[in-house]
Amino acid sequence: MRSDQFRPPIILASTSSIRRQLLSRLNVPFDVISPEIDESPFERENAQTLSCRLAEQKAATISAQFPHALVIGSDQVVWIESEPHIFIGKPLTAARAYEQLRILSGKLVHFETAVNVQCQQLNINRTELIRFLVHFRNLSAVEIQRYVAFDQPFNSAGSIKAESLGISLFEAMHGEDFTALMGLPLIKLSQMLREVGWQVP
Ligand SMILES: Nc1nc2c(ncn2[C@@H]2O[C@H](COP(=O)(O)OP(=O)(O)OP(=O)(O)O)[C@@H](O)[C@H]2O)c(=O)[nH]1
Repeated sequence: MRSDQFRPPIILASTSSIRRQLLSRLNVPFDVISPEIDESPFERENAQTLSCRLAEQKAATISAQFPHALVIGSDQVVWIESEPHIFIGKPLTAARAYEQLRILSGKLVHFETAVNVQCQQLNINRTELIRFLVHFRNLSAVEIQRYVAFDQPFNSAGSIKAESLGISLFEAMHGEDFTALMGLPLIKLSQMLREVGWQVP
């Protein structure tokens, strides 16, 4: 669609303040509406399928109410290389953040981040999955305590704020888009928005 044609209003279907901050970096106008969905995995569902399904479901929930809008949904599923069917969510408390990081210490951890863009009126529905890998250092109990107290990563899957002090917990990281690790893959999302006629930048 040419960029001078009708461009649907954008809605971010999310409760995440980080996703809102990340989308703001693309300099496009958008509203935010929280999708209330059940994020429980299906029986034997793998991380990649779960992440894509939830991203689509979040966007679809809002798109059903606003069929003319371009709705963005995203989801991140975190899992440890050696235990692919155990998903690490948001800790929500200091105690659980401490417990999560004790488990992640020394491990190879996958961050699967899916983003869905859909607009019913324009018959658009696209999902992309961006993978990111973090090798955590062997963390001492004192380091974990100091980190949790400083960053308070209670609403971050895997109990890290990679853009903040969380980076000091890493041995190495591998991925094409650091913003995917934070929860919204902006390189791919920019491309998806351009393909539906938004000028980014
Ligand atoms: N600040 C920060 N947040 C992170 C990082 N990694 C993951 N997150 C956040 O962890 C959350 C992952 O949980 P999800 O279930 O995908 O999303 P949510 O927070 O429930 O928000 P919804 O979009 O409403 O589902 C997201 O809000 C991510 O932005 C990070 O490195 N830094």
